[in-house]
This record gives sequence, structure tokens and C-alpha cells, in this order.
Amino acid sequence: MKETAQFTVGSGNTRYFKAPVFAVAPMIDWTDRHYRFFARQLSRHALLYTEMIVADAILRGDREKLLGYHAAENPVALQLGGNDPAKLAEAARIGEGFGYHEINMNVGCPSDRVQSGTFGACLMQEPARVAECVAAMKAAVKIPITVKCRIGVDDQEPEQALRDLVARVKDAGTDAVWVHARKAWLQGLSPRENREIPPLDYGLVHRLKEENPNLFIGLNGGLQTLDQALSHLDHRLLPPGGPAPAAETGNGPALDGVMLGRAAYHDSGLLTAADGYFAHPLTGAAPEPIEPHAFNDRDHRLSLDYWAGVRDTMADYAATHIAGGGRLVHVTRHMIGLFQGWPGARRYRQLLSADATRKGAGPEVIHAAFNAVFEAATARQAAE
Ligand SMILES: Cc1cc2nc3c(=O)[nH]c(=O)nc-3n(C[C@H](O)[C@H](O)[C@H](O)COP(=O)(O)O)c2cc1C
Repeated sequence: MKETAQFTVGSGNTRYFKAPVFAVAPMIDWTDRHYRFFARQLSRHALLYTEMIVADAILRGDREKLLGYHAAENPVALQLGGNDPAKLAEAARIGEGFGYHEINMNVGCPSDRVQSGTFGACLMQEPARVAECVAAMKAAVKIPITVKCRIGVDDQEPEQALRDLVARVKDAGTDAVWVHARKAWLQGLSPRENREIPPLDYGLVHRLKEENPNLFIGLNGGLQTLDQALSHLDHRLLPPGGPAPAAETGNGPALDGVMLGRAAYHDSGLLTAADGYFAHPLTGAAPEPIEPHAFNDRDHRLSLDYWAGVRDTMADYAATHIAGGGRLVHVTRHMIGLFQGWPGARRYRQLLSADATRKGAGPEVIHAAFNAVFEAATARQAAE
């Protein structure tokens, strides 16, 4: 029997996660509701994070526009930006009402806009305030409250800054901590450079886990492939024959989850393999055998039925979005990273990036783009 049932990591008043988690990171402008709907077609077990939404915006703005989403996207965690415990608590309560499964606090984003509101990564310097925010949100909602942070900012000493923050938020009852394993430099680097230049320190995150065995600790930052991500987890929880587990790779004590950002967006096909390793984080439903979803899978078969299902679901979804006044490109812009390296991928990208932006473009563009891949892949298979 698989040992996922023994996975009981979690502090606070919930046993939130039932299994090691595969998460798609919060990304402004990228992980909007349309991306998440698409990602959910590719993985049923991934935990999806929203873009960061500022608590003030929720309190003052159009809540349906900011928070509304399709139930099929679940499980979804809402990431909040803010530094005021009362406002965050109220925003969390509103988010809970919308059906989100978790509220995550952003303690990692270094953009100027965020700094001027003194939240995001700058809060690494104010661990007591972060803890107050976590405690206020915990008191306001029943769903889990989690934190996503860096290992430090500017001249902070990560060994100390990260431990201080984690100790505080743990006491405040956080249900999980996701660590983007590099510092943020608040001056002189753009947000983009802050995701590339400060060096990664995965070892520190593993040491943190060793010191906090009962706290869920997940790793984020620079994970490019599923195999790389899996090497940070516990081999007992992975199917036999999979990649080398944490203990054997020298990564140190196994972590509780992995969170992928850019790779999950730019190479969204990798999501199709995640369910082969990861149980459902909330129900504990066991990993599902990996269907031959990928063109380059072991036996080189193209699962046309599977991909035709994705095509039809996305075309129907786009049709509904357009009927509600939206544009096709709102949906298709997130789909361009699929089929990396497949025959027909270039034509697929062309159709989705050019034709989808034309006035009056409809779901037929999605059909045409997928069909271009099907034709090219089938021709390649026939020739092999
Ligand atoms: C376009 C973009 C937007 C992002 N927006 C957010 C955000 O809203 N909140 C957040 O915590 N991190 C944000 N991030 C950072 C990611 O969540 C993640 O920590 C970072 O990209 C490192 O992970 P990766 O190497 O897997 O991409 C963003 C990253 C990108 C590329």
C-alpha cells in the first residue's frame, strides 16, 4: 500500500495536506483564472495559486472581478498582499466565501509597487508583523493560512532571517511555509532579475525542515523539471522506479512540497506528468498512472483522445468567455507553452498568438491549433 496515509505534516489546527504537494506558484498576470482552468485540464492534483491580490483592492474593489473563478479550477489557494492584520483578515474571510481552499500571504515579492506599500519581500524584515497577520487571518477563517517567503532580503543573514520568520509564523499557527530559496535584493534589481541573480540555497530549506519536522515546508525557485522537483521529496511517497529521492541525492531531509512557477507556465506539458507522482493534496487520492500524454513518452504513442478532450474543453471554455464579453486571447495566451518540442508546435504557437488576436476570433482557432499538432504528430508517428 502506498504510504501517503502516513503523511501528516502540518501545524495549526488543520491537517491540511494529505500528501506531498505539487504546486503551481502565484504569478501576477500569468496565473489568472484562465491559466488555472487550463492548468487544471493538465493536472488534477496540482495545487494552483492565484496571482497576488492586494487586500485593499479586495476591500474596496470589484470582488467578483478580482476573486471570481470557475469551480473546476479547485483546489486553488488565494495569495494576498498586505501588511495590515485587520485588512488581511477581512480579505481572507471574503476569499474563503468565494471557495478558495487556502489563503497564502506574500512575503516574497520585491517589486517597487509592492515595496511602496511595504509588503511582499520587505516583510522579511518584520517577522513579528507577519506573525500578527497570520494570527489575524487564522482567527478569521477556517481554511489554512500559509506563507510564501524568501530566505532574506538585502544584507540580512539568511540562516537567521529565514529561521526568525519561520519561528514566528509557526507560533502564529501557519499551516505551511513555501520558501523561494533565494534572497530578494530590494534595491538595484528588477523583479525579473530578483528571480535570477540572487543565488539559490536549497540546502538551507532542507535544514529548516530538519529543525521543524512538524511544519509543512515546501520548496520553490529554479525547479525546471519534475525529476528535479521530485529529488527534494521522500522516496517512500513516490512510486517505485521514479527519480532519486532526497536522501539519495544529498539534498537532505525530504521536504513536503515543491512549487514550480516559470517552468509550469512556459512548459505547461510537464503538468500532465505530475499526477503520476503526486496524490491529491486535499483528498489524498492516490497518484494516477501516467497516461501516454506526451508525444515523447516511453512508447511514443500520441494519446489523441486525451488531447482532443483538452482541446474541446478549452474551446468550450473560450466560447463561454467570449459569450460573456471576453476575448479569445485572454484564454489562449496562457496555452502557448504547451507542446514544447512536439511536431507541429510552431504552427500551434503561431495560430494561438496571431490568429487568436484577430477581431472576432473564436474557439475554432483552438481547434485549428490543436489539430495542427495532431496532424504533424500522427504523420511523424506513421513515418517512424
Ligand atoms: C510573471 C511572474 C509573476 C510573479 N508574481 C508573483 C506573485 O504574485 N506572488 C508571488 O509570491 N510570487 C510571484 N512570482 C514569483 C514566483 O511565484 C516564484 O517564486 C518565482 O518565479 C520562482 O519560482 P520558479 O523558478 O519556479 O519560477 C512571480 C513570478 C513571475 C515569473
